[in-house]
Amino acid sequence: RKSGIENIPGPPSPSWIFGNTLQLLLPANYGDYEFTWLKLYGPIYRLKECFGQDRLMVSDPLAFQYILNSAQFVHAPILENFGHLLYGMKSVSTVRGDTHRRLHAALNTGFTAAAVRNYQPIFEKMAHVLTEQLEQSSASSINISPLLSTATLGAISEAVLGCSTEGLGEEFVANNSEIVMLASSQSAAQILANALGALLPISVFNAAFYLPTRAFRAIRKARYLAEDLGRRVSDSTKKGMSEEVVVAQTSLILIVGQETTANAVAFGLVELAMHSHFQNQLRAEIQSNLGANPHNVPYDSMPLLNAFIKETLRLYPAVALEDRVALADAVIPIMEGIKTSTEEIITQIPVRKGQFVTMAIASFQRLESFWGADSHEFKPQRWLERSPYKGETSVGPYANLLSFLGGLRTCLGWRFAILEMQVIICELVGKFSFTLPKDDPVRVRSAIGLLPIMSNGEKGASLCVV
Ligand code: HEM
Repeated sequence: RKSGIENIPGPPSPSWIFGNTLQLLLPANYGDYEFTWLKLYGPIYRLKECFGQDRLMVSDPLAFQYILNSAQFVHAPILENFGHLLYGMKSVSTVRGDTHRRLHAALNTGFTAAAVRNYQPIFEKMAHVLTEQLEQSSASSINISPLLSTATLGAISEAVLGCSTEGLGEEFVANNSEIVMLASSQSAAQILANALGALLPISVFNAAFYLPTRAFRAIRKARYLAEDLGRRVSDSTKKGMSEEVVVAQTSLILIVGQETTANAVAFGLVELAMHSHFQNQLRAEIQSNLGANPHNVPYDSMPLLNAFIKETLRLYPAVALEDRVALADAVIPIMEGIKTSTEEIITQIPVRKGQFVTMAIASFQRLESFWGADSHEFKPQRWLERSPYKGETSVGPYANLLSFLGGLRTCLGWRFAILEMQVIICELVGKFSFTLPKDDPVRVRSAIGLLPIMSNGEKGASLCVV
């Protein structure tokens, strides 16, 4: 039967095998095509997946609200299959329905505002280590990303597992770097493999866990080592959860809490390097607050710092494209009517069971109608007077951004990540100034998340630090 969305306008597909996926996922710079389609077709359009399948691209806030709060839309198969391999079948990210709701609520007790405030000394310690590393480096430019990844891994390890990075063990740290590196690549072959993987039944996909390839070897090792770490979590950290449940969350939290925050800080520092006037203003705000309250920095009351963090998360959401699939026929509400290719105006989108829907988070956060005509520019000042978001539908847990998603699967660590970013930025921008090296511009790639990419094609952000 037809997909139900075949009359929704969208760009032509250049190939049956790849559809529009290479344009979406493998452009020179992330968004080259996607943001042009957004301008041409608006917040709802249709793309072709690999092998001629239709994909509904959505960046409409009403549609987001509906999808994010409906149990009928679940992680797309490839996301779910990788989730099973990486985190096991019992992690909060892989379970569904009531089991998910209960587990999400239980874990949330470790991530309330009060709980997260207790982690502040851990973040400050990690930030001091970063300063020492930068002070020791005499190179003219330095790739900041590996240092940030080590710092954010250390923060989660201490805060959530109660052990230092050394306590994780050399083998874990080395394997973790390997996974980060493997997850940062993107190619036509991988896009095709993912499309084929999505067609496989879960049992066949799970069998891939035992394949003797470099990637699956690293995944196996990560699971095995994380299980060992999870068994060592103290009773006070377990908060009444069984060892089995704690073990299942360990690999998830170590993976999702590390690179997301490290990449956000790296993108932010690159923007500061390109906006020296704002960087100087931010430094002045940080230094005056640190000078007045060195032991009790009022992170939440620093306007430029928080405007900077919001603007960075707006332009660089870790998960730029979140794929979902409909478990049953559904009707998705939208803000404004769209004209179909048969000249009909529709004000809601009927989708069939099995329909792929992509929540285009980066696109939503650049919609001119909500964020202004300058929505593609880095302008932290837009947050200073009042919220720049002009929508009537609120979304997301923070600043009407969807960077931490929203609804049933809202990121559990969002307060953790914000405080961690506040502490790291205050420490680094208070002590150093950042510029871009002339020959190493940073590009943006969409792989497992949005990543900064150096001119040699590797993940990272080169900065001159003085
Ligand atoms: C800037 C940093 C971060 C960003 C942008 C971010 C973003 C996200 C997003 C988009 C999701 C939804 C993923 C999905 O369902 O497909 C998510 C889920 C999650 N995040 Fe974060 N995250 C960040 C940091 C953290 C940290 C530091 C932690 C933990 C210490 C964390 C823990 C989690 C967990 C446990 C989930 C699964 C929630 C569920 O499925 O119920 N995140 N995050």
